[in-house]
Amino acid sequence: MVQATNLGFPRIGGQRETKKLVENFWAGKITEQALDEAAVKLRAENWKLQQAQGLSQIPSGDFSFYDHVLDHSVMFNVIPQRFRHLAEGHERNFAIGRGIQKPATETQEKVDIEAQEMKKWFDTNYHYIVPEFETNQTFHLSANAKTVQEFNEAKALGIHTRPVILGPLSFLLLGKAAKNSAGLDLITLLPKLLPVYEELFAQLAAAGADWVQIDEPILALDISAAVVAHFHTTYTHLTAAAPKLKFLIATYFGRIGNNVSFIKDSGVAGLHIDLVRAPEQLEHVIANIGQTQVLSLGLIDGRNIWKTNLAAALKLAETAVAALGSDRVFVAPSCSLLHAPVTLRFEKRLASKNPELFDWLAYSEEKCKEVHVIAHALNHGTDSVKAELADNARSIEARRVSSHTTNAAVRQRLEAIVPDQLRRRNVFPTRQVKQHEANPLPAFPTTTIGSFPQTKEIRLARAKFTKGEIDAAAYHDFIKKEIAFCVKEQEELKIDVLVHGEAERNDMVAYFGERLEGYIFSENGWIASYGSRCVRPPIIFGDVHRVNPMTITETVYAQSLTSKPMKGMLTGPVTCLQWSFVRDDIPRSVVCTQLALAIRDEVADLEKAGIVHIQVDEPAIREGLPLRSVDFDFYLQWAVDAFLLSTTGVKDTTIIHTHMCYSDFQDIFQAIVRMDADVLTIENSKSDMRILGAFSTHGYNAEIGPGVFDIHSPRVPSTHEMKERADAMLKYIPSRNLWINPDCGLKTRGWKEVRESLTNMVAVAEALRAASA
Ligand SMILES: CN1c2c(nc(N)[nH]c2=O)NC[C@@H]1CNc1ccc(C(=O)N[C@@H](CCC(=O)N[C@@H](CCC(=O)N[C@@H](CCC(=O)O)C(=O)O)C(=O)O)C(=O)O)cc1
Ligand SMILES: N[C@@H](CCS)C(=O)O
Ligand SMILES: [Zn+2]
Repeated sequence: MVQATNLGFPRIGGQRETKKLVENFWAGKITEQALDEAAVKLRAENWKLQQAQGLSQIPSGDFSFYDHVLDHSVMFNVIPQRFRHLAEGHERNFAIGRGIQKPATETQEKVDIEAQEMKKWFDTNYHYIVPEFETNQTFHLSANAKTVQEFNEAKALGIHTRPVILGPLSFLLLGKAAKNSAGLDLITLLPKLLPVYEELFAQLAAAGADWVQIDEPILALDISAAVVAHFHTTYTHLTAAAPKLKFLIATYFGRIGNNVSFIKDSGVAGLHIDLVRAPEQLEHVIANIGQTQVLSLGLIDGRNIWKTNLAAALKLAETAVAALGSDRVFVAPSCSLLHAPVTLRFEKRLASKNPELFDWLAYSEEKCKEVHVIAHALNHGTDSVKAELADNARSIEARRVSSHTTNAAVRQRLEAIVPDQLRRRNVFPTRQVKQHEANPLPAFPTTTIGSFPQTKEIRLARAKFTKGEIDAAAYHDFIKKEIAFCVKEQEELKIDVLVHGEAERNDMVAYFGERLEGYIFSENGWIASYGSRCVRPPIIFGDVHRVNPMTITETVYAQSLTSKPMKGMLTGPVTCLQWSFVRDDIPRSVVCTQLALAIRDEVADLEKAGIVHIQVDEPAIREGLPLRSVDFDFYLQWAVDAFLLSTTGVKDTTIIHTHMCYSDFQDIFQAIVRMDADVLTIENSKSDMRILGAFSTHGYNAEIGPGVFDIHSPRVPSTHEMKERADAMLKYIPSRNLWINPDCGLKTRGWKEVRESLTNMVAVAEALRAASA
């Protein structure tokens, strides 16, 4: 029998219950016990929901309050020294993710600990907490190991689950050496780590588990032959040590390629592959697995919201069944459904106002059903699910022939793009002279990345406006007051290049999506981004174009309030693409070019309105990089072209800023140089300063603001620590090119900490100016 399975279910809850619980716990509004009890209920709902959709292998251990990689580190005692004195429990785990700062009391010394680093999870918009390993790292399994506990929790409900854990090689190699352990070769920790996995497996076997899903996503990356050899020895060893368990090695987000070579005689019972991202790998993988091994087919897109073409998926699955037999085939989503919204049940507005498009969608709950339908068809023939298949075929055809997805004028404009539209009139050194002359700024200019605190009041006002409880005039009036407040604050802080604060934006991508044609937006299509934070990617269903200016009113109003320069703030085409759910019927590069033309028009309008500094954010440009290096150039060519198309139609004296965060820049230096921005603000506060050396080695000669503090943590950085960072930066960056700014936008922070942090930050610039006078 073909099994209907799943790799992971969203943990946020159908109506973001987890997020609300966790934030209430942080605010001291609920106890740890209440948090745990609510989580037990949520997990039970998730398991039952998947069972109701007809899945036979349901994951457990996929729940997390903050991040599953962080949970895994804690379960294996990988807790950096600086957190070890804190009492075990949720508070310590949250401190690892968020940092912690508490003033001294009569009984306790002050606490001030930096968060662990957070990084993008492969090419997704999900962020994980990077494990920090030490040279003399010891591993041990925590009491009540989470994976075992959650397996037992489901068992008590009569649901036999497939526990999910991160595999040892991905765990180590997605981590980093702790500061006190520079030079540590992470793989050397493997012999110490494996006994703890053995212990966990023994506990799972004793609890009655049979299949265990071991996620090894690094198998979709370019890994060395030496690492593949470690996969072989590791799994030969672990399978021999846990004879009662069947291991399913899960890969996703790309092709396994030749890394599959270790599978055949590793003793593992099965392999999961992503057939949405890499359908062409099926034949190669079938030819390279052992004669009894199971193949789990990732047929349903876990990264998008479109209904699956069930007929096409079924055809692929039939090839596998013909080659392997039905007992050796599982059907599954391509990856964990962590990256898809929970359920269409709460999309009432789309269902009633836009039934045509609503009919094209499938969220996690509906995707589980699709898995079931395919498995059922394979097991009992297509007639057994005739109605479901017919219904699906009708939706797929309706979308294919819809007149709403194509716009002739947009297509013509794309055809007419010429190379001159992708370059500035003069090179940066020439522009820099003209820019400094036309718009002089103090040395070490200070700025911020755009957003200021999105307070409860702002979100509430917007929620009221959305529900029709206040009218447009009242809402816009409210936003104007917020902008005025933000401008005044920045003037008081003595910042040099101001921003309007982005109060009117629910999100830096959704806001633009809501103002562009070709997009629809959901009410409840939330997915996890980091910690308790969620995003609601807007949906690109058709050709994208701009009908009206999107940011001019707010920017011009903000500029009217100050004599200091006001920076216009836009989201770049690659980031709009990357953080949207994108149509899958035309190439992503084409959608990106459409977005670029829309942003180009907005840039032109800002310039026309007298705005001199224009920032086009591209924080997701690195995130979009393919997982395999052979695919890099193709992506970077169209992605950078899209950025150039959106930013180069301006005068030499207009200063184009761009911003990137969460980036491993090593792979994209040349692309950043080619983006030809005048000012680049980047995340750097937690990264190694050597990254800046690499910028100059790669010929980066434009102005640059490597963030001097981390905005993801509520802790207030001191002037001293930021000055030390800025001094270190000056070893790599000529002083005329250095800007002083935070790592990223301040929307998640509160005003009190923002004021304190920015006061300290401006003092750094003043100290630098005094020292260089
Ligand atoms: C820069 N980052 C972003 C990423 N992706 C994006 N799409 N956008 C980004 O900005 N990826 C990388 C990083 C990730 N960082 C963040 C930072 C902050 C958030 C965040 O704050 N998310 C919010 C939701 C934001 C939003 O859409 N808000 C809406 C709706 C707000 C809401 O929930 N309203 C309530 C009512 C009001 C209330 O009671 O508070 C409701 O509807 O029930 C809005 O502002 O209108 C979050 O809450 O998680 C995400 C990623
Ligand atoms: N301008 C945006 C960039 C975030 S990456 C902000 O400040 O929030
Ligand atoms: Zn950012």
